[in-house]
Amino acid sequence: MNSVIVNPPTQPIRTEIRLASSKSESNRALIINALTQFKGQLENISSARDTQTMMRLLQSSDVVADVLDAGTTMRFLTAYFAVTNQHKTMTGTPRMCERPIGILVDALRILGANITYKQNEGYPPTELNGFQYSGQNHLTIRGDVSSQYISALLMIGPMLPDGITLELTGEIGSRPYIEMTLQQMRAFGVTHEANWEAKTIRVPAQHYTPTHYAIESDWSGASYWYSLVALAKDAEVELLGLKENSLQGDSAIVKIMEHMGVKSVFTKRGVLLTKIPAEKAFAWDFTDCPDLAQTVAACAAVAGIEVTMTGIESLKIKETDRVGALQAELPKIGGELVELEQNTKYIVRRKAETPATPPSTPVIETYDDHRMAMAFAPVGMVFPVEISEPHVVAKSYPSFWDDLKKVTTIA
Ligand SMILES: O=C(O)C1=C[C@@H](OP(=O)(O)O)[C@@H](O)[C@H](O)C1
Ligand SMILES: C=C(OP(=O)(O)O)C(=O)O
Repeated sequence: MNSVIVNPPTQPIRTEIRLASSKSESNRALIINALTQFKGQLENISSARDTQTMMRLLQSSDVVADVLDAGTTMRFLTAYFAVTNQHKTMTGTPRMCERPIGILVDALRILGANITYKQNEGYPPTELNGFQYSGQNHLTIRGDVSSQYISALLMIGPMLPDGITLELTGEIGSRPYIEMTLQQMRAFGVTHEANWEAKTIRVPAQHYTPTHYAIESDWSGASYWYSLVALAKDAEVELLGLKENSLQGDSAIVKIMEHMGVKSVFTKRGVLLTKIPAEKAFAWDFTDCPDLAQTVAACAAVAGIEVTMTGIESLKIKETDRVGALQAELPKIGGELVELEQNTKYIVRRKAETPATPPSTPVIETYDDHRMAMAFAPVGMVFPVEISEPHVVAKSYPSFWDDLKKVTTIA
């Protein structure tokens, strides 16, 4: 199907949703478990394409490892294959080959990896040609481009003869993802010392202990249901499998949505979302939770809430340039994303004198980005919205449309 139309519900929404499990937690658990010689037991592994790709590539003896569009799979496997001395060509979609990897490759080279670029310096595809430990394990690495490089290095750290010490420079983006990595490593028996003031993390040489590890549901996927409850006239949704004390930084959606009209009550099974009055304006720093920015932007544009957004610098190097994509698509639903300070501060709002409902059904382009599709789908709670290339959701939340069909009609 080339597009779907999400229509406003004709009845109050009362439902429970068993969310997909977290691809971020799954992909870490898979790498760590591989480093136990696959001796642990992983429960609730994600059906997300990014995770299925990781599983397939960990089991494959092919020389070419094609990660498709999965950032974590590319970054984590590059480090894993490098230190386990596997000769591989790492490649992905054309967009993946535009997403930088030089910071990670430079770090792995210092450790002793022989890596070459097959096309453009600093970008996939790369060729991994073996590993000979250099004796150098103290690395200085930028923290303000992608936390995935840091997570990738931390996970392989205990396998190195002297462990690893990372000194991070610049503002640390997506820090909860680094902490998620460290916590999952700890669940597999590996200790670390992190000093966040000094921005250093040390992982001594040690062995992972095979473990039974259960993966939580996906808070990034939960965010679309928050937006849906915020925008629907009458809705109560229980999201199953989420925990109040999550490893996932995207659980920040609980606090964000308190401003946007959704109350969260944690239950034994997950979290129950109900409607509360929304605020007119608020500000949020997305440095810790960049994947929530699109959800909030689309919701705010329709709800008429002004959100001042900072910390969205990294959006430009994700599945698409997400800032550009939002600026192109929000006007179709009556919103706008305006840059207030170059690349650092934006405001998302409803455009002045915009009718509540557009004259015809807006068609939202998704730019091969699952989050563009899922962030704009809840707009259908207010007026019909057409989402192009709906299959993009498979990257992180393959059952998204089936779940949405439980609350409204999708044509
Ligand atoms: O480590 C992870 O699982 C992720 C880290 C974040 O990327 P950056 O660190 O590049 O911001 C996030 O956007 C991505 O969806 C998943
Ligand atoms: C940015 C994302 O993923 P990745 O970087 O792993 O491709 C995402 O899922 O929004």
